[in-house]
Amino acid sequence: MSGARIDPGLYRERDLVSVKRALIAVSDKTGLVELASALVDAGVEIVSTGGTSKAIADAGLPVTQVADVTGYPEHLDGRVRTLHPAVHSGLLADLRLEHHERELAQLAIAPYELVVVNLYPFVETVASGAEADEIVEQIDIGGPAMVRASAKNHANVAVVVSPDRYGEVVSAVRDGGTTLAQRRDLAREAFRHTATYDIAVASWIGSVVAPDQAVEESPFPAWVGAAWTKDADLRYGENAHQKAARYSAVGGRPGIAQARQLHGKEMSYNNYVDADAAVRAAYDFDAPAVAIIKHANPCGIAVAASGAADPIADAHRRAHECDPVSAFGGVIAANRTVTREMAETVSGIFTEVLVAPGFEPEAVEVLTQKKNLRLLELPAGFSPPVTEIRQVSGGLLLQQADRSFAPAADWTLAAGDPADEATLADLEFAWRACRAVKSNAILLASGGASVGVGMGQVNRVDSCKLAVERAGDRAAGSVAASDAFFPFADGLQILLDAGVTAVVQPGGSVRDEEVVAAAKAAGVTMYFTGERHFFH
Ligand SMILES: NC(=O)c1ncn([C@@H]2O[C@H](COP(=O)(O)O)[C@@H](O)[C@H]2O)c1NC=O
Repeated sequence: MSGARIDPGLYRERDLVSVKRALIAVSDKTGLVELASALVDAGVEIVSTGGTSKAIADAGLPVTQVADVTGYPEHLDGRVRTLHPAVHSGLLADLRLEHHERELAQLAIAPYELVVVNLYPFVETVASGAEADEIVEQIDIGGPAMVRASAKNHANVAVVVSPDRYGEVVSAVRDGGTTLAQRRDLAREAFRHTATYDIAVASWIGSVVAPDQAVEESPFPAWVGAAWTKDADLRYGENAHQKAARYSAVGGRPGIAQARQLHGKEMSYNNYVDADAAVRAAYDFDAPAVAIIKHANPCGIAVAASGAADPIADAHRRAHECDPVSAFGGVIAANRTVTREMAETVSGIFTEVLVAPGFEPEAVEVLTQKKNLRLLELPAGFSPPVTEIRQVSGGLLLQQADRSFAPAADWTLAAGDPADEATLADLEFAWRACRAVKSNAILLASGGASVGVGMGQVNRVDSCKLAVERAGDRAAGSVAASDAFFPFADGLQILLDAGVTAVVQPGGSVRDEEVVAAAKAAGVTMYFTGERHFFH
């Protein structure tokens, strides 16, 4: 049977609802006694569950046990307490309808005008590492049932799911009752609350208790639920005519969306996109590293030279040297605390955003003098996401983040002599750095720093030309990384002609033989990694 069809003419108008009876059942007892005391002062009768009623009674306030309303003791270890018509009919009766009023009176059930419920701490229990049976006991059943019932019946009942709203509700009760607008507002919050709660439960069941069959072959479940809450409207989106906002994933790992802004103008949509790309690039390295991003692509990326007195300042200086022209107005990410020395260099360069896990106080002092620079501090314990989500029309794509990395020891020498230690280190650096570059990516590096980057071209030849052009004189003697194989020898030839001494690439082209022959003819070392690092 679906919901009944009720003649619209039967509904009587109801705006202000004065509160005579409240049902309170809360796990989080923050502000409970103050709320109960204010309600009692306003002449409201309180009905409540075990622990909640005890807290109210302990404060010397009158309270009716829910068991006295239902005529049943709370039983099955509290699994059944409020799940009873004596409670739910009082929540669901639509008193705009005469026949509901009549039926309720016939059943001698009193209605509630206010319901205050917050749910068992399910998410917190999962996070504590508790055993499955303990977690299952924290799946609240009676609470969501009451919240949903009262939220459905917002024409008559005000439902409160957060202590943040107690003050406002108490004022309404004192002022004669809740308005329909208030009850609608509370109902919206209530349904979001139970929906978010159920997403957490469904995600846990689907990943821990009963993973989908397909999970044996795929790490991705057959159903994905997520909730996001709005943190802020942004001034505009990618362009001034597009509206935009920033959201946080409920229960998600903290990231750039939760970064604390220490200084500067409001972060824009593009600032966030670029800061995310910059952090992704810098955090791909264990060594102190800095990435400078423009339009989601690195125009400089470097690790600190070994033995550098101030490693992060050194990494920044060397990243900046890669392409100082493009670094103008860039977004910089460091994977270490920003030092005063780095701050002093950055303050001499027009920079949109500097994001880092921390800032020395002296660095903040220096950088806050730059009016237009935004300083972002990553949340404590930040680590890059392990799963990436991309919207496509009609759905989304999920993939594991590109975190795997074949070290040089696993590469195959395809041409030339084995590289010496320093060259191999540069090749490893270039190979890692090039996966921060949008495909087709060619990255030339020297001494742990990029010296020329060719990005986002629709053929590899153009990326090679761009990388060589950007590197200028520095191309000669540098090493090169290509995010995917060379389909022909033409792109590689551009690098060889520019004086590149060693190349790393996945290999696997049908014309590998031609490509290898070109490297051999130039006396250049070339390694195959066997893995590709496209980035779109
Ligand atoms: N079983 C029930 O009928 C039931 N009714 C209310 N609860 C929950 O019990 C909690 C309050 O319990 P107490 O007052 O004992 O601290 C609330 O989080 C409420 O959502 C229930 N618990 C779980 O399902």
